[in-house]
Amino acid sequence: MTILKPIGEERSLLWRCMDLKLLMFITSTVTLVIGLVLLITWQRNQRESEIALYWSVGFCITGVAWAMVILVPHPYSAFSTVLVSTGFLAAPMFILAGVFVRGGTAVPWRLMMVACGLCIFVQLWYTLVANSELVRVLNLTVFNLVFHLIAVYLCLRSTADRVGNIMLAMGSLSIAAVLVFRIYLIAKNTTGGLDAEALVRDEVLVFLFMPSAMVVEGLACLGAILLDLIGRLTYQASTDPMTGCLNRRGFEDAATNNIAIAKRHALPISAVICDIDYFKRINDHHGHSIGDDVIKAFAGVLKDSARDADIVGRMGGEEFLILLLGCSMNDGIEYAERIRRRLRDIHVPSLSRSINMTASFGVTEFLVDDESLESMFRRADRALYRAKDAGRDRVETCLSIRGDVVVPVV
Ligand SMILES: Nc1nc2c(ncn2[C@@H]2O[C@H](COP(=O)(O)OP(=O)(O)OP(=O)(O)O)[C@@H](O)[C@H]2O)c(=O)[nH]1
Repeated sequence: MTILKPIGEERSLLWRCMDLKLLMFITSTVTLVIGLVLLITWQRNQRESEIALYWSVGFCITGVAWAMVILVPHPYSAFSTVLVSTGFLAAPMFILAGVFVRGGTAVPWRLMMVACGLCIFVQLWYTLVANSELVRVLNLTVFNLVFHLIAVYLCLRSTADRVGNIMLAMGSLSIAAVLVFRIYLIAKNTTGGLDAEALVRDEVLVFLFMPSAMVVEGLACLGAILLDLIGRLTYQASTDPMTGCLNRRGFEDAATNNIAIAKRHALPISAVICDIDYFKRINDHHGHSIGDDVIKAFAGVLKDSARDADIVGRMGGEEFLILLLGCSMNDGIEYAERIRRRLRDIHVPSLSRSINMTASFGVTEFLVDDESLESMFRRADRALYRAKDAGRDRVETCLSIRGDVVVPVV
């Protein structure tokens, strides 16, 4: 195989090429800047974004590796081969790790380390024993390519956060394209005898594309982190941290959307408001922390009993509101009764004894006369007061506050 032949004299020609060093310097600087920007993103984000740290480490180490290629004397010693190779394997490995973490999968570190170890072994072999610079470069390029292609595959396979994943896939793909181009050039210039002049000329091409590919990949990483951040902030702004239910604001937004859908498709929609009975006593007897556990257990029952299309919101304290899409008032009553019965089986542990709870429910349905959510929620509230007045642990309904004849939407 011609590709296994050592380059010998031509190797020094490659390293005397100033253009190549200048391009490597640009790549090194671009990569380091991206790494530092990612590091700042991680720091600013109260160190929450583990992914930003992975990518930052990846880019910073690659930047240093490019700098080492310029600074380390050639031909490489065993030590510099390990240093440079580790540097060039770190970026794809950390980028891949970030993609794994982002997709919610554990990083197969052991497997990745074994792959890197294998690559470095081949690197050493071809540097010191076989004396083939070309195969060394080819080996590193192929390993890099494999890591990037796995990253592309993982991003495209993931169904969550399509935009962020497509951006990441494009980033990894741009580097993969440069690496494939490099393999093609090496193959072209070595089959049928080594053409060292052409090899040097073509390497310049590779290093011309590399900084742009690094920028695309860096921007993709930053974009994905930004999307994650926006997603997390939106989630925090609309979610009650204690129960994981929607908070008042999140509930109102979701409810407005659901009402619009129900109106468009002429679907019935019912609202259930519920409140734990004598909750103040639980707080007074067992303390606020146990009170919190009771609220969490109550919210758990509400969420488990709802379908995906339903929305469950905590309106404050121990009061919750549930909007049931496609459900008439009878369905709403059934849902409330189901929860009321399930609460009997819930026991919240406390220091003295386990706590049981009951709750009261008010149910209503969205009516043709309802101009806004407000009027429906007022009726549900009225029904809840009736349930409380009638002795609690019961479900009451209200279709009209004034006792008029009312027409449900469907
Ligand atoms: N532990 C805990 N208590 C809360 C929280 N939010 C509000 N509370 C308390 O919940 C209690 C609500 O009491 P009330 O509104 O009088 O209701 P209640 O005792 O359940 O009486 P009824 O609803 O009439 O059966 C108050 O003591 C609030 O301080 C919370 O997040 N955690």
